[in-house]
Amino acid sequence: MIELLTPAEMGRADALAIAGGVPGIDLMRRAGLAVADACSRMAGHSGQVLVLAGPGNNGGDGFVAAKVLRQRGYRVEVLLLGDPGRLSGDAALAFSEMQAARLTAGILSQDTLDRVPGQASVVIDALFGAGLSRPIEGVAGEAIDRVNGSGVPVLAVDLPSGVNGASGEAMGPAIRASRTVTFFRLKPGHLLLPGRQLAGRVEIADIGIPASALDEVHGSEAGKTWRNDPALWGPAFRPPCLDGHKYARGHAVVVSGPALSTGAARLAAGAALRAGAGLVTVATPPSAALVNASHLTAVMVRSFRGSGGLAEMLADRRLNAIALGPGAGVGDETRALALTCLAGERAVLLDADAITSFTAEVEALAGALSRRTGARAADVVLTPHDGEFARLFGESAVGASRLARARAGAQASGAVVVLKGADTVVAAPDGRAAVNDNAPAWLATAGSGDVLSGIVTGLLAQGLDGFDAACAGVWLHGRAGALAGPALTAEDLEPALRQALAEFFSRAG
Ligand SMILES: NC(=O)C1=CN([C@@H]2O[C@H](COP(=O)(O)OP(=O)(O)OC[C@H]3O[C@@H](n4cnc5c(N)ncnc54)[C@H](OP(=O)(O)O)[C@@H]3O)[C@@H](O)[C@H]2O)[C@@H](O)CC1
Ligand SMILES: Nc1ncnc2c1ncn2[C@@H]1O[C@H](COP(=O)(O)OP(=O)(O)O)[C@@H](O)[C@H]1O
Ligand SMILES: [K+]
Repeated sequence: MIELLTPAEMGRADALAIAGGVPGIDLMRRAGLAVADACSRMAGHSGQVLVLAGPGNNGGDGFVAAKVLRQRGYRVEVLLLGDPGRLSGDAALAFSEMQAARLTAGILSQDTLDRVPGQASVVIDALFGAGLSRPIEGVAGEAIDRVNGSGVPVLAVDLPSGVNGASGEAMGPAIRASRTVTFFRLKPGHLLLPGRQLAGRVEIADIGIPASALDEVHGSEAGKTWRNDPALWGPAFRPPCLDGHKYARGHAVVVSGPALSTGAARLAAGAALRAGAGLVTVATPPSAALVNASHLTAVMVRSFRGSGGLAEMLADRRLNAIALGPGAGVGDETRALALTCLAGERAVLLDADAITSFTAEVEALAGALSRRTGARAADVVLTPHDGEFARLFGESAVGASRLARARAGAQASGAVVVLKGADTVVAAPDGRAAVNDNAPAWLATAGSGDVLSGIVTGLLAQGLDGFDAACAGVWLHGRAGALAGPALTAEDLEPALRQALAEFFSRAG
């Protein structure tokens, strides 16, 4: 269940299920039952539950849950935002079923605000879900603030009210839930920040929408969004063959910066080797050759002079993946090196200074990409953090959600874009995208991005395409971070990668 559906796509899946013969009220009853079950687990055998219900179907799920909880013996209070007479469709039906179970609703207003959260031991947030269309204001916003300030555990229905399901952004005040029950599939907003934090622990309930609805909603691969998970890229990443030799696993190159900034390239090179590249060479300017050579063992060192020298080195076609950027220095020289890397037929990863060296000149980069030929023409990966992204693609892209920005960047450049952060997004030029959620905050440490560059380059060397290598690299980097644990430094990631890979291969069989 790694597919992510936007609220609009989820609406289409709902509609397809209904057209296929599942009545909408049945979907709502199952949704509400799943919410009631989750609430029972939170509240224990007894307790008081406050249901805040909105004017749409999210509120409808809340009415079903309220009725079920009442029947289970909980003390339940329902506060409805708006006029019950304006409820329609399935929500109106669920409301009358709740009333038939002798549970009435109060109206959420200034007069009833002091009952929020009142004596409740759990609040069910059924104000707004997929239908949130604008920032929350007025009494609903005040109720949200009161709930958030109370410390009472909150169970959100579908999404924490106020969170945009497509982008994860908070539109005005937003519920801070301890748990969220959503239906059928996650939405991007459950994984993107701040939505991920506001949703708490998320549970996906099966409400009877057939999996076939997914194919109809998405049609082709392009434009799909996934949670970044081994199920997405695992099939493309095989362990070495029994009769394989090191050249079958590729030869990665990492370009080093000058004598005083070589550590980044070595971190990347070590990670590339650990990620499984058969051979790794640090290509170093002569001034830094000695410092690199004195620190490297399994990784080889070769010296080059300028972009002409790098081009000569790269005439060896066995060098099938190259990374440039970590510690490279910003300017014309790095830019020329990047164009040299891109001129060949190998896979290329550009990070850090290589990206910044194209500040506001994404056209120059896109032009170089469009001139690439050969089987690996599409295997170019850019790994900017937010700052580098803004430098390359311009401030105009800054307002959009991270998912939209990564997609726009991939489309503008023609490369796979890894927009790094706590909620890293990987996007391909054809619109495919994956959102990562396994990275611990401990990864926010100097050099951690260099290790990521190395992992991805090592995977590119083994023949994974740009999107798979980027997704797999980001996931393995996150997993290595979790295994290295608190107080990790970038140096700890390479050894931790060993266990991350061991776990992955043992699960992949
Ligand atoms: N479809 C199905 O079969 C199933 C759907 N399910 C459930 O339905 C939910 C989606 O339902 P939904 O589409 O009715 O949207 P919902 O989130 O209730 O909000 C819409 C209402 O809120 C209003 N409104 C919006 N923003 C507002 C604001 N800022 N401030 C004030 N008002 C605002 C908006 O009014 P309008 O924008 O039209 O003015 C409209 O009245 C989904 O999350 C899931 O829980 C499940 O039961 C499974 C089956
Ligand atoms: N709060 C966070 N939680 C999880 N991962 C993070 C967080 N902040 C940063 N990261 C990850 O750490 C890495 C930092 O990379 P980068 O910004 O290039 O740093 P550096 O240049 O120091 O290596 C990226 O992979 C990013 O996704
Ligand atoms: K909600």
